[in-house]
Amino acid sequence: MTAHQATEMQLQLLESLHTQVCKTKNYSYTYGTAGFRDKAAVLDTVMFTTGIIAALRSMSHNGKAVGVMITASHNPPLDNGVKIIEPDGSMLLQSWESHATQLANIAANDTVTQLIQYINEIVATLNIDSNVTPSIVVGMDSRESSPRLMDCLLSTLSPVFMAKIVNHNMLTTPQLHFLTAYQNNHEPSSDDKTVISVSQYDSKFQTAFKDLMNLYEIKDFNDCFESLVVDCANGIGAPQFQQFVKGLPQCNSIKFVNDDYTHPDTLNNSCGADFVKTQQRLPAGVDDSLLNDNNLYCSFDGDADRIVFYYVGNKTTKFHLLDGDKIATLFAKFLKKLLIKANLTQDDIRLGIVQTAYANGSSTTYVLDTLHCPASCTKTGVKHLHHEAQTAYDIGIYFEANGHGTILFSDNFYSKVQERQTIAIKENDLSSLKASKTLLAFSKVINQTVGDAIADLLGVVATLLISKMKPSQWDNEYTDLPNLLSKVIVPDRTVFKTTDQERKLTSPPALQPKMDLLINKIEQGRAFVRASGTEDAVRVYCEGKHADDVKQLSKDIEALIMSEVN
Ligand SMILES: CC(=O)N[C@H]1[C@@H](OP(=O)(O)O)O[C@H](CO)[C@@H](O)[C@@H]1O
Ligand SMILES: [Mg+2]
Repeated sequence: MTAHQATEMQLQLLESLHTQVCKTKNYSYTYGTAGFRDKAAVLDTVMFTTGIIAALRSMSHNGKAVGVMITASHNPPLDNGVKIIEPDGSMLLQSWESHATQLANIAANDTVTQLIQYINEIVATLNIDSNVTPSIVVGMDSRESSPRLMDCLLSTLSPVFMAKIVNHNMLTTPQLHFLTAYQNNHEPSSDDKTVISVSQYDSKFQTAFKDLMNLYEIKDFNDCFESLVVDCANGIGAPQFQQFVKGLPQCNSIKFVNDDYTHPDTLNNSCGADFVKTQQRLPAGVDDSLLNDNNLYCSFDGDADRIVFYYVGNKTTKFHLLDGDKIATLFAKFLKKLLIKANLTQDDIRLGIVQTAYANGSSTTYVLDTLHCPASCTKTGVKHLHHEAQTAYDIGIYFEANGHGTILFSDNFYSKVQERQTIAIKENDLSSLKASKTLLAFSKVINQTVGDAIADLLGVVATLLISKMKPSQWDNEYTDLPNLLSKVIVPDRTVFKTTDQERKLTSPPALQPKMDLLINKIEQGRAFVRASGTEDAVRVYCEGKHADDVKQLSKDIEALIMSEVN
């Protein structure tokens, strides 16, 4: 039941809830790269309206379950945020982002009558059937503010919308994406008492990994590395992955660091994927007892939808980062080889990589010139990469350099590989048969709804073990160009506007030509500037052949920005 057909009593209810919940007033919210994100203290109002938007979105899908996750990922402990998940597990349709933003800003700045008016407008314009009962699936990360914000989010759902709610409490963002899709595909019949929980996620991915390991009779990690050390950023990924690996005998040698999610003030503090990627060094907690040239290391971010790997070479002195670009290229090389073995051509199955402008230039060159695969570049934010991977390729491998990504396999992929499998059986072509089986089994290890640290970890470990590849061999496929990513705080970041997938600035107008002069001075120079969608800052990315040039370029561009905006 929406306000459209609401009784006087329900309207009064919405009004009193609005007064009760929405303490943050005279405030402007923006839907950023990955939903709403801000200091947790000001998020009450936007949580209230996000509940309403999620209900309307579910009703517009005829009552299919829509997910809502409360998290601020890699941000500091005092931040929080919220994002909405479509019934198929993907991110909220972009046209709804503006409804979500407008409703939040009306709730923060206008009267409740205007709020109800806007809800009615959405219902009318999108032809939403008010009699549909919405279904909402919710979850949150381990931040201290999350339970309070969950209350704000849920406040209208039962009393005003009579929504069906499944509350998964604490879990990772990708687990919630998966379970939202799962719930819509497994609507239990009336006599089915199955409770949808994280155990469905666990068993699906555990089984997929075990099947793949059995196909190659792999019992442990020994062929490639000694231990896998997992840094969980002191976030929700820790308990979830610790529980998950209990079901996997191959993973006995995994060691955990930064796994104390019960102290949310330590979340992402000197650890986690974002710290390791941006600082290009080991996280806190990897002490001498864990340092070993033969180990492989990885870091999750705060909500476990990102992962980066690394290892230490040269008698533990040198840190080598294996980031999202390295993960994408590892997968591309592995899958391409399998396609060839299965007698499938690039015309049968189009395999491609999707990156953003933050991808290291060397990785793009390697994809194009060594792997001979197509590469696309999109704007920052996985929603853009996901869309391109889905529309341009049959095997769409997308990763942001920071480790957020996954692989999408099209219907054509499944039908062509099945076809090849049947032919291989008929012709008794065992090598081709095994390649087809591997392709199908591997696709099940991947979480195709969204980037997932746990599923990506399984994919990387399986790829290395099957290919008998050590971390250093993986790394040696190509060498990253020296690069620097920095932030500049400016009075108003919205004046920074870009074009060409964010690679060029159009505003402030004088900046790009001045930057080009600096970039052209250095060998293999490349740099771009854009406003962050998750932080109040402008990001500067620079790369070039020599590290010293890159440092200087970065400093010069930062100085240019400061002189331009002040
Ligand atoms: C350079 C960078 O790493 N940007 C990140 C960051 O977005 P910004 O819009 O740059 O703040 O957070 C996003 C959400 O997690 C992630 O998708 C993106 O890659
Ligand atoms: Mg995240």
